[in-house]
Amino acid sequence: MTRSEHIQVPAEGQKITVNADFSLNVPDQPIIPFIEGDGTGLDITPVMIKVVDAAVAKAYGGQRKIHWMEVYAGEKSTRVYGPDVWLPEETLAALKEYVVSIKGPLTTPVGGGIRSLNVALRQELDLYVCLRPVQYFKGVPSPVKEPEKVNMVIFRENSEDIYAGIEYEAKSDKAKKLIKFLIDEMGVSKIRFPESSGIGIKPVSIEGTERLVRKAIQYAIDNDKPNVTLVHKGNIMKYTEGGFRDWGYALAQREFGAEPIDGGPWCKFKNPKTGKDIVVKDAIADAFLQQILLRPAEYSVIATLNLNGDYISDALAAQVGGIGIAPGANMSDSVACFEATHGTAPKYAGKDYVNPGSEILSAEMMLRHMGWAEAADKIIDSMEAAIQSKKVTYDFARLMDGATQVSCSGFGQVMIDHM
Ligand SMILES: NC(=O)C1=CN([C@@H]2O[C@H](COP(=O)(O)OP(=O)(O)OC[C@H]3O[C@@H](n4cnc5c(N)ncnc54)[C@H](OP(=O)(O)O)[C@@H]3O)[C@@H](O)[C@H]2O)C=CC1
Ligand SMILES: O=C(O)CCC(=O)C(=O)O
Ligand SMILES: [Mg+2]
Repeated sequence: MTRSEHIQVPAEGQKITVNADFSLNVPDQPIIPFIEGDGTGLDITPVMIKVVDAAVAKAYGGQRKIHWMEVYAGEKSTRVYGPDVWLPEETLAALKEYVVSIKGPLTTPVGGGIRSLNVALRQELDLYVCLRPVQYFKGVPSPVKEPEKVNMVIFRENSEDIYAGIEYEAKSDKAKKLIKFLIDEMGVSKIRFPESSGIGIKPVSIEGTERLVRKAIQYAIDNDKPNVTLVHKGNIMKYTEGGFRDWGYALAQREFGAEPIDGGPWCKFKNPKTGKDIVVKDAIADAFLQQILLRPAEYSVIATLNLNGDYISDALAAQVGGIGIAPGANMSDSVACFEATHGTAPKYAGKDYVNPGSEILSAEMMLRHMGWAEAADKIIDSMEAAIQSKKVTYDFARLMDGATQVSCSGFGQVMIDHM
């Protein structure tokens, strides 16, 4: 980095770089930026780093090593940079320049206050895919009878929808102006209480939909998945969520050669790598939420809009034992920032209590993305072994017979002991 105000660039280590075809050049000693996160970020991030360092050391015997570089966002940023600096420019610049990074959760107040820093970061870096795999680990207590049938990968559109933040407070001048425009100029007559409505706008584009659905279908091809489901509420929101569905199907036909099944709209094509059928189908979001409980085995790759993806992520995570082990990644074609599905769980902050599993598994995704599969495998194997040993954090312990409850850092140590 050319200049930095508060970021200490490690004395050793090199940057990961990106080739023209978006493949990565990963040095043996990469510098990886991390954001500690608010709330329980304080607890889980140091544990994640310790577990990852142990996995890398075990896998490569000192030949490879990550040099961690702390960058700031959220409450810690306001302490380091000043009271109003929540997401410093140099943090965004570092996440872009160093290509691969990981972050803890960041708090967003409900109602007033700052807008989401998580969303801002995704939008600023155009990390348009939110990738959240949901799979079952043997031995994890689950509220459903057959959690092993859940094996889905969510592709959540991460750059538009109501997360664009175009909304105006009830009775503000801007809300009044927009509502007046809608009534006077657009012939809108169905705003039930125009004098006291807050109002929001939901942009959903062809480009935004296509780039997300393209990634989801390509993932199904590369990972030998049987189907891709477009999840939407297009019966009600015809030109946004309905558009998402129609543009998704059109892309599957135009770019992947999918042919309609029985006159459509479902369609299918042969996976060019395996010769097997990949079915592209759709589901309306409310029905989908009951289908994933009742018939989870029928769904593998999910492509959906931003808000639906947010809801679906937590709901599916619960089916395999909760958001204590729900990892994720925010990705553009070149830059990736990994993060857990859960938030800052403020009531547990600083208590060394919560499950660090989601952030550790996010790091596992990061290692695999870097091509460090041996270290990633060590994390999966030791996570499985730790769960089998029944030495687990409170979230699993409260549902598991014969479990020994351990702390957040204690669980990290159990994983390391099993490497
Ligand atoms: N990407 C991000 O940075 C995200 C940030 N947020 C933000 O986080 C803040 C808090 O949000 P909230 O709605 O409470 O959601 P959280 O995900 O923070 O917490 C909800 C519940 O999930 C469980 N949980 C969360 N983290 C863990 C963990 N590591 N291990 C085990 N269980 C866990 C706890 O359940 P129990 O009570 O049963 O123990 C917790 O009470 C908000 O400001 C929100 O905007 C939210 C989501 C993502
Ligand atoms: O930005 C936030 O505070 C919440 C984000 C969120 O819930 C998510 O990305 O899953
Ligand atoms: Mg969420």
